[in-house]
Amino acid sequence: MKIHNTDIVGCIVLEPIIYKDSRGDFMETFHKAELEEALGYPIDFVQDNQSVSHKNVLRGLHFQRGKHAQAKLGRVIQGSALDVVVDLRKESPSFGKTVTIELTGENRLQIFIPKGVAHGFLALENQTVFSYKCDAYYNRESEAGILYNDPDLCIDWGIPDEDLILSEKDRALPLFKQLYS
Ligand SMILES: Cc1cn([C@H]2C[C@H](O)[C@@H](COP(=O)(O)OP(=O)(O)O[C@H]3O[C@@H](C)C(=O)[C@@H](O)[C@H]3O)O2)c(=O)[nH]c1=O
Repeated sequence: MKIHNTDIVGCIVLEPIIYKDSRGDFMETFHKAELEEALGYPIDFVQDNQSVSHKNVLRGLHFQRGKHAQAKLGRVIQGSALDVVVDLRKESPSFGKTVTIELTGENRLQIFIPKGVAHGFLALENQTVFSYKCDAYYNRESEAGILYNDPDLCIDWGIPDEDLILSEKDRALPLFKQLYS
C-alpha cells in the first residue's frame, strides 16, 4: 500500500494496491505490520464499527477523552463520504489544523486518525457504509466533540447548513475555543 502524509502530524492516508482480474478485484484492507511501520509505533485495534448513513448525514466531530482516547482506521465500503479530522493535541505542530479527504467505495482510501484528534464525516450518498477500527473500546462517559460548523475551524462541508442531518447530540457540541481557552 502507498502511504500519504497529511497536514496533521501522524494522520496518514493509506492507498491499497488493488489487484484486478476477470473475476473482479482484491485488496488487503488491514495489514498491521505495514501500518505500524508507517506510524513508527505499535497499534492494537480492539473494536470494529460500521455505520450506514443517508445522504447529507453528518456524524461528528467526535473523540474520546483521556485514557479512553481512540486511534481509528476508517474507510468507506460503499457510497462516499467527506471525512474531516481536527488536531486537538495542544503540543502538536498541527494543533487546530483540519484535514478533509473524500473516501469512497471506489477510491478505497483509508484514513488513520491518531489519538487526540477529532473525527467526523458527511455522507455524500445514500447508503454510505463507513467502517472503522478503534484501538480503545467505546466509553460513553468519555465521549466528547466539537461543533461541526465552528466558525474558528472553517470547515467547508460543501452543502448548505439547512440540508445537513445531524443527531441532537452533535448539534449541541461545544466550540473549539470553549474546549481550548
Ligand atoms: C461509537 C459507538 C456508539 N455506540 C452506540 C451509542 C448510540 O446509542 C449509538 C449511536 O452512537 P453515535 O451517535 O455516537 O454514533 P456516531 O455518530 O456514528 O459516532 C461515531 O462517529 C464517528 C464520526 C466517529 O469517529 C466514531 O468514533 C463515533 O464517534 O451507538 C456504541 O454502542 N458503540 C460505539 O462504539
